[in-house]
Amino acid sequence: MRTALDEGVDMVGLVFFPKSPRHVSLSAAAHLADMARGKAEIVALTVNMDLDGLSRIKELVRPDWFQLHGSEPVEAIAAIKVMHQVKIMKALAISELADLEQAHMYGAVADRILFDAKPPSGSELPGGNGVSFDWTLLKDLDLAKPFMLSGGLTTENVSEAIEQSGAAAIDVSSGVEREKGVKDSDLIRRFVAAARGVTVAGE
Ligand SMILES: O=C(O)c1ccccc1NCC(=O)[C@H](O)[C@H](O)COP(=O)(O)O
Repeated sequence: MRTALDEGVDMVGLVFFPKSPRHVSLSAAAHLADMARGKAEIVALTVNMDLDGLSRIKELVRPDWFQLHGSEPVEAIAAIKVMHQVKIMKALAISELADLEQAHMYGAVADRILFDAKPPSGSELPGGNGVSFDWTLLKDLDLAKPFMLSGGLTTENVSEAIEQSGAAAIDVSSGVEREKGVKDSDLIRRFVAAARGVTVAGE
């Protein structure tokens, strides 16, 4: 996290999903959030978490955003917003054009939509799988709000992904890891530079 903050990223994410190698306990998350507060927005990633669970995260971690990565219905998102007064990013899994239809419905209640790739069959993780989708599907999307792109982004493909999708912001996980769940400072620096269209010295 320190490297990402030093690189001036806009948001940092904390995963609350026990099956994930990136899962953090509430106490570790509270510590990391204290490191990030005031430097980047704090995003708490959850998957179909109940209101009590979200309340505990809200109280102890004080995130700026909940990133909802499950099958949370629109009505639940509206309730979470009212109850917790945090911004909501709704992740939607995309593999074909028809998957974009839900974006308008969710866009009416969420503050931001995150388009991610559909998990490969057999994966227990709804996100963080390091797989991408056809970014050109998003090119002509007419959403009222700017959207974010994730799924299999790397230093090598991020500029093409931004160009093809028209995304206003991007999210990465596997592409800056040296092994599943272990972030790598050098990969983070290179990825941030590539996303900004900057060449890192020595390349
Ligand atoms: O990263 C996880 O393990 C995870 C677990 C449960 C829900 C969401 C999760 N990650 C979601 C993300 O925001 C990832 O950054 C996004 O899916 C992109 O991941 P990647 O393809 O690995 O870059």
